[in-house]
Amino acid sequence: MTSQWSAPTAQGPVHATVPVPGSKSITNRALVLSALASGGSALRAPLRSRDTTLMAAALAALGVGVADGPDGSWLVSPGALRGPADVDCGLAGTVMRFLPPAAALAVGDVVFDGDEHARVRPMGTILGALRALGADVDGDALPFTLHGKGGLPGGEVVVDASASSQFVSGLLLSGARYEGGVTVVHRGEPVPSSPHIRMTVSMLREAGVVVDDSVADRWRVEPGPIAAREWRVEPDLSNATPFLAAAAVTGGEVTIPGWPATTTQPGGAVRELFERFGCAVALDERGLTVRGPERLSGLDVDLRDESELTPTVVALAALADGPSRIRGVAHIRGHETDRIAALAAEVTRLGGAVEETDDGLVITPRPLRGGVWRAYADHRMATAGAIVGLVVPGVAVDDIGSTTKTIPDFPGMWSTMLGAR
Ligand SMILES: O=C(O)C1=C[C@@H](OP(=O)(O)O)[C@@H](O)[C@H](O)C1
Ligand SMILES: C=C(OP(=O)(O)O)C(=O)O
Repeated sequence: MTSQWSAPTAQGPVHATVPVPGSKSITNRALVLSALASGGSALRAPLRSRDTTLMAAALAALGVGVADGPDGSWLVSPGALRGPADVDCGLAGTVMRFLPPAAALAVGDVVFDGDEHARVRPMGTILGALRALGADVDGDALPFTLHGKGGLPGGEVVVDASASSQFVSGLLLSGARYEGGVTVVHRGEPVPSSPHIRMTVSMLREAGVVVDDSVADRWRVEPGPIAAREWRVEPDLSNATPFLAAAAVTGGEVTIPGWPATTTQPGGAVRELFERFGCAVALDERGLTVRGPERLSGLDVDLRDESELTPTVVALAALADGPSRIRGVAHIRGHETDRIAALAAEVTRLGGAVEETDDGLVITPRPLRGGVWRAYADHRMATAGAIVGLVVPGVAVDDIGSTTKTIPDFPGMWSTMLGAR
């Protein structure tokens, strides 16, 4: 169901403190690692949104116990994985790429499907890799069926992960449970979103798994147990960026409490990005605070490592004083939608000038007018429309419900932020 939403226009500089829910990427990794662990685990402050509840439901369908604990935590009790099971991936890259390598450990058939937009997201690399490692899987895209044999020989596999880092992360997350572990070698154009692979490696090590990532584009996971543990989930720093952008575009000040001093999330690059737009950024005991300038500067930036931030960056660039260029994100044509085409189309429809390039976008700011901003079922397209709507009267986002993919109540958080003084 889609839901059109009139984006509120800010009545002045936005001043607010905005707590943001847990990280999608950390929550879904912690769920998979807990499901494959040797005992019961707890996730504290997990994200509970569409992507993570789909992951929890998929694990439950495979025989894992996922129960509600105190204060919104999740308690995970591993069980022998078994089919037959149906897995709904929704539009979640982390479900469609992290779960098949785990489902290969199940006995029985596991059928994967997802939203219409999910059926065109790249999957061939990871399904081909699983076949090379000994799995029996039909198809190269959603929907597909994995005929689980209760385990996998594992070993070395060569992949081209230039379309998504999630191909590598997915194989590594389950690899310790394969008889021979797993060695993933990447050959091709550079792997995008590499902080997310470092997040995978770091969480595997926290769970006692031996990982060698000392050679570029090669990851070795030794076979062995995955330790049960308590996972504390950081706030989602990428989902913090629309709120920080509200300060940037209105000359206001927004603080995100609980911002980690160090992090493997690519949102860690947020500080530098906002500074380059001309904002003042401070990290102190209150959290991360962004103060907006009188006018935003344009920038020339390679977002390969932080590609999921592109929609926020394009919204800011469209409202800046000078032109911007975004490079290094060719693969985001395979995200929730073709984000390069979608961003160019929506900014252009409101009167902006945007050119698509092979690996990104060139944005020349022009005065924008109101109109419908299409989300293409993509949560970050929707939040980009909300940012533009803060300073351009009459913007309506056609499907604000798409934000539930990673934020349970984005419209509520947005109006609370605007109501704060
Ligand atoms: O592993 C993860 O949690 C993610 C990896 C990235 O995917 P790509 O490598 O496909 O960009 C990122 O964009 C996505 O939002 C989350
Ligand atoms: C690319 C994204 O999501 P997914 O995990 O579905 O790939 C994203 O959240 O920007």
